[in-house]
Amino acid sequence: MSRRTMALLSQWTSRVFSVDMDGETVYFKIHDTQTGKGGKEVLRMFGNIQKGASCYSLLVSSGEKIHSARFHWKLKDKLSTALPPQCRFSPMCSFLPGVRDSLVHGYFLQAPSSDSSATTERLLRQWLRLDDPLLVCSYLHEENTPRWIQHLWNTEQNHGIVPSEAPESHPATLNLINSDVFYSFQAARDVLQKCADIIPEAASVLELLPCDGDMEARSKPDFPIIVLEGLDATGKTTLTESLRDALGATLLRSPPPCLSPWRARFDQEPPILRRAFYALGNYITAQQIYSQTSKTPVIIDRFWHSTAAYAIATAVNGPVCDLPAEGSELYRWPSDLLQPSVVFLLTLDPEERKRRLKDRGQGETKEEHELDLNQVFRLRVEEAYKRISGPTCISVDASSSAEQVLRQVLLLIKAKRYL
Ligand SMILES: Nc1nc2c(ncn2[C@@H]2O[C@H](COP(=O)(O)OP(=O)(O)OP(=O)(O)O)[C@@H](O)[C@H]2O)c(=O)[nH]1
Ligand SMILES: Nc1ncnc2c1ncn2[C@@H]1O[C@H](COP(=O)(O)OP(=O)(O)O)[C@@H](O)[C@H]1O
Repeated sequence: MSRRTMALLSQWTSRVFSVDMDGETVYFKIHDTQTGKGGKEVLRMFGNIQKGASCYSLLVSSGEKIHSARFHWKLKDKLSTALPPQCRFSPMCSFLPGVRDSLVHGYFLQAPSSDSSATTERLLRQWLRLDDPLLVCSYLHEENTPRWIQHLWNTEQNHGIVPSEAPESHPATLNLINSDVFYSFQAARDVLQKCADIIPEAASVLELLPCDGDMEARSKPDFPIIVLEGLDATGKTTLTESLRDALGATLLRSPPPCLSPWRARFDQEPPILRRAFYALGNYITAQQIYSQTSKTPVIIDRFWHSTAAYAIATAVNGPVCDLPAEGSELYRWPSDLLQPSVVFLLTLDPEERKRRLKDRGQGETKEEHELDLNQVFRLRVEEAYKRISGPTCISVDASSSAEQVLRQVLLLIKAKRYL
């Protein structure tokens, strides 16, 4: 048994568990076996479960962050292929309220029949024997009582479970720092250095990174640095190109073209690797900005706002109110990342945005597809954009014609004397 597993087991009775059940998150915790009462909340959670179904939970207990993230990332496919087709599984996690980096991820399984339950149990016992970094539990309902018992297979212990109130902040915020959002060049680079042996493309990306010394803050730029942000198809590419022409500016984008060969590869990886990749893209772009800003104004298509907003809005998978509160340190700008003169956030009515996306005819990223399917995710991204602290961020209604939007932004640039 790994040290990490032992550490998790030693905290077991203090942990809170959350299950995303049919779009709703239900929280429960361990209660003294003697007096633990199921309570209506737990019954409601388990009550949503088909009568007679057997329930199990899997939590990934690997200690090393990248290994744990990749194991959990692949576990979803393993469950999809190995479980009997009648079985359902949903995201689950466990955490110690208020304790940073205490979050572990997993899945909550439901086997509707005795056959599928027997198959599921065989599979889980096999995985435990393989010494996979897993904590496995089954859930038993004591007949004619509101009591549910959690049986922890790793130690053969039983615990009563009771409802738990939702934590003050979404559990994902406990592990965001330098796992989903990277607040320094070194933190992001460390992740790619650690995975270079398992992902060869990481070595190619590392070769393109600026040296440490180059990350030092530079003198005030001679020309304005203007970032365009916004969801896909809000008109960033169109506007950045017309701004470049109107201002005789240099146009850059993040991630920079030099990372294009490896982008799709990192988009397939779990958040810790993907977000580190995008964060490093911003630092490479920052170097390019420094080299240009003594010659011309610089326009950038996406920068830190996109990186942080998509990372936070993905990790915190509840309604917008679950996002970290405005002013949270989680929205801070990395102290070693160049700050632009101004950020323009293009906003657009969802229907108009969809129309433009269709007209453009380009494929959309998986994340953009998610944005369309999942309005709540889109609203989280849009709100996270606005909460990012650091440079001045001005929302611009991008619904008028391309020419009118250009005129509006040029007036704003001149009015703020960025030129
Ligand atoms: N550029 C960028 N994109 C990110 C980042 N994090 C996630 N993404 C995803 O990548 C998509 C943007 O892809 P890009 O190629 O930069 O932009 P695009 O496809 O040209 O779309 P637009 O820039 O909106 O025209 C976003 O819509 C997100 O789904 C990030 O840090 N930077
Ligand atoms: N202000 C605008 N009004 C109408 N259509 C626009 C406007 N800006 C861009 N478009 C069109 O909408 C689509 C998406 O624009 P694009 O610049 O690629 O957005 P983004 O870079 O934000 O994804 C393109 O077909 C573009 O021609």
